[in-house]
Amino acid sequence: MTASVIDGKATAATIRQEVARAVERLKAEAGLTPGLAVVLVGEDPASSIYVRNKNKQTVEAGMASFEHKLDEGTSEADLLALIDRLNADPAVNGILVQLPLPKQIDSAKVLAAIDPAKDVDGFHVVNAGRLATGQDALVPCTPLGCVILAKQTLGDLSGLEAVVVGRSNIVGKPVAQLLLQENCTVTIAHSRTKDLAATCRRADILIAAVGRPEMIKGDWVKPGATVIDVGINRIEGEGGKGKIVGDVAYDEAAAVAGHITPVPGGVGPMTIACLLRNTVTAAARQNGLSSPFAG
Ligand SMILES: Nc1nc2c(c(=O)[nH]1)N[C@@H](CN(C=O)c1ccc(C(=O)N[C@@H](CCC(=O)O)C(=O)O)cc1)CN2
Repeated sequence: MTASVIDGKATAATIRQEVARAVERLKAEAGLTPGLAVVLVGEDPASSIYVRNKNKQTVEAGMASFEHKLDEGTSEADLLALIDRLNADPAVNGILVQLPLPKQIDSAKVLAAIDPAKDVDGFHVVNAGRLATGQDALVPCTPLGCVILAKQTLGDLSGLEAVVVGRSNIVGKPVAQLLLQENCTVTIAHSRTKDLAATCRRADILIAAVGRPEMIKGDWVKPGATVIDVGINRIEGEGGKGKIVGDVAYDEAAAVAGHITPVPGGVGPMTIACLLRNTVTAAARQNGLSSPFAG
C-alpha cells in the first residue's frame, strides 16, 4: 500500500480564502476590521520567518497586522508592559507572542498575561480549561489544523482509535481534547509509555508530536491508518545541506499508512491559517457575534 498524501498547503489556502470572505462580511455588516498583534523577541531565524508569514497572510486576508519586534535582551517586565497595552487596545483583537522566548523571560507568565479573549494561540489556562470542559474556547492552532485535516480525510471520526504521541500543553494535550470532542477513543502516549510501538499500532489516527526526527517507524503504523505528523525538525541532509523532517519516518510509514501528511507541506501551513481563523473568531466574539466558522 502507498498512502495518499494529505495536502496541508492546499487546505490552508482554502481556509485563508474562507477567512478573507468572513473578514469582508465583518467589515460590511459590523464595520469591524479584525486586528492581530504578533510579538517577536529576538532574532531566531525560523521565528522571524514565521512572524513575517503571519503578518503577510494577515494583511492578505484583509485584517490589520501589528508587528512588535523586541530585542533579544528585552526584560520580562517590558514584555509584560507591552502585553498590557495590547490587551487594552481596541484595534487589537488577537495577541500572539512567538515562541520560544529568550531564557530571561518566563513564557508561562507571559502567556498568562494575555487577555483570554485575545489569546488567539489558545495557550492561556482559561482557554485550555474551556476546551477541556467543552465550552467555546480559542483552540491552539496546530491541534486545530491536525483535526481539520483528519476530518477532511476521514469524514466522521466517531469511534476511531486515536493515538497522540506527545503530551505538550501546546500540541499533545489540546489535540487529544479535540479528538475526544470528535468521539474518538484517545490515548496519549509519551516517553514513559511501556510499548510505544504496540500502542501506535492500535491507531486508526496516529498523531506524532514528539519533536524527535523520524522517531516513529513504519512498523509502528497500522495498515491503512491516517498519520498526521506535527514534527518540524531541522537536520543535516546529503552534502551537509540542512533539511526538514517530521517525527515520522515518512517513506516507511507511507508504505503502510492509508493517508499521511508530508513535512513540509502538511500540518505546518495549517498553523498560520488556523491563527487567522482564530483572530476572526476572537474579533467576532469580542463584538457580541458568534464565530463565522463551523466546528
Ligand atoms: N506562539 C506560537 N509560537 C509557535 C507556534 C505557535 O503556534 N504559536 N508554532 C511554531 C512555529 N509556527 C508558528 O508560529 C509555525 C511552524 C511551521 C510552519 C510551517 O508552515 N512550516 C512549513 C515549513 C517551514 C520551513 O521551511 O521552515 C511546513 O511545515 O510546511 C508555520 C508556523 C513554534 N512557535
